Amino acid sequence: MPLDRLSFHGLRNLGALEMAPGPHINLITGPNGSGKTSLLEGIHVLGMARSFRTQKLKALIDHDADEVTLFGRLAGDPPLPVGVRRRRDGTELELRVNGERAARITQLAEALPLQLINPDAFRLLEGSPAARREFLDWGVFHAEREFLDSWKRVRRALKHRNALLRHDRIDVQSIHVWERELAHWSERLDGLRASYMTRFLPVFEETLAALLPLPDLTLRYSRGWDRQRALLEVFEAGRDTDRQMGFTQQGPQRADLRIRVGRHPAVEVLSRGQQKLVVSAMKLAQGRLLEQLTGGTCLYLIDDLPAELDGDHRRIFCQWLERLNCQVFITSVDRAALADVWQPQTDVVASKLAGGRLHSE
Ligand SMILES: Nc1ncnc2c1ncn2[C@@H]1O[C@H](COP(=O)(O)OP(=O)(O)OP(=O)(O)O)[C@@H](O)[C@H]1O
Repeated sequence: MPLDRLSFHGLRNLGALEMAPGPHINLITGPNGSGKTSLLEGIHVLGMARSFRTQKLKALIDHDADEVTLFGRLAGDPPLPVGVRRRRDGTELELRVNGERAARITQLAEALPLQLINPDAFRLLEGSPAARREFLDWGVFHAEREFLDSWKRVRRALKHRNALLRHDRIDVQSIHVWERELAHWSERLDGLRASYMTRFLPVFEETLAALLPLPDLTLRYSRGWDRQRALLEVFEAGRDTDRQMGFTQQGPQRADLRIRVGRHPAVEVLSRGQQKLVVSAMKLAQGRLLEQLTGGTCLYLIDDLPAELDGDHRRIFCQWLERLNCQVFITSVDRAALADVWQPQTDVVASKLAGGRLHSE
């Protein structure tokens, strides 16, 4: 469901911002520092309860305000309101879904699945496996009802095993109990991830071929432990070395996506622009798959679309965004950077940010 209303108060330099976004492409332009990224950041917080550029939500609060309140309404019958509030003097984040206090961030995520593509997108290839696991788990979370429970059980069992490893003497009976629990739920989690990847790969390959043909690029799921062995055996055999390290070295907490061009890691051979297109293809493929599997749609936040892309790739990328049945927020300093290469076939709601206010264009 698209957002049909946004109301932000106390968000960085945006003051009081009201917006009635269109259901499809929303283009926001404005000079440097006008607040374009802040606007996307506000939407991101509504769906994920966290920013994409800072760990501390306090940094989002306007220096002259005591709190930031973000409100969005998802169109539907009935519409679904979602909200987030962070006070300067409080530590607790207040989340609201459908008028009620929400206890879990996943309630927001379920209501508002979103993907971000920004100039830092290449970090998905370059950064730590944690970023790629998060990417993978986003897809599995939205596709498989069972995912969240399995994931929480893995986290809990892992925490207990790691705590026992740090004792002076290993309590063999207790650690065995947690290893069995951990092995059971890890195999479940791995099964869900692997089956998601089987469905994801063809959609990704098709999307990538349209954005940037790279026939030698391969994307492979790595589960996080030696495939030849049952995980319980891996834990039992690895107790001594895990103890020396102080944590469990193998398991689904080490899963990764291996992205290569021929025999080389993609990040070592692709240009920044090519990396951005590969990551975009991954994120667009996840949105397309979400729609195929659940009928739901994903909202896209595209910050500084022209950055790193030449004219042809800007056009192809925009045409793909247009073809998706999704709500998209695109920011760009300059409208000409897109207008020169892309003549939209659908309605685009264009707004300009100036002096902390949005004006229709
Ligand atoms: N907590 C805050 N309170 C008030 N203003 C802030 C706060 N944090 C940042 N700012 C200001 O808000 C602006 C944030 O701009 P933002 O990054 O959203 O702009 P942008 O339009 O995306 O810029 P660019 O085109 O350069 O990426 C900056 O001018 C910054 O000085």
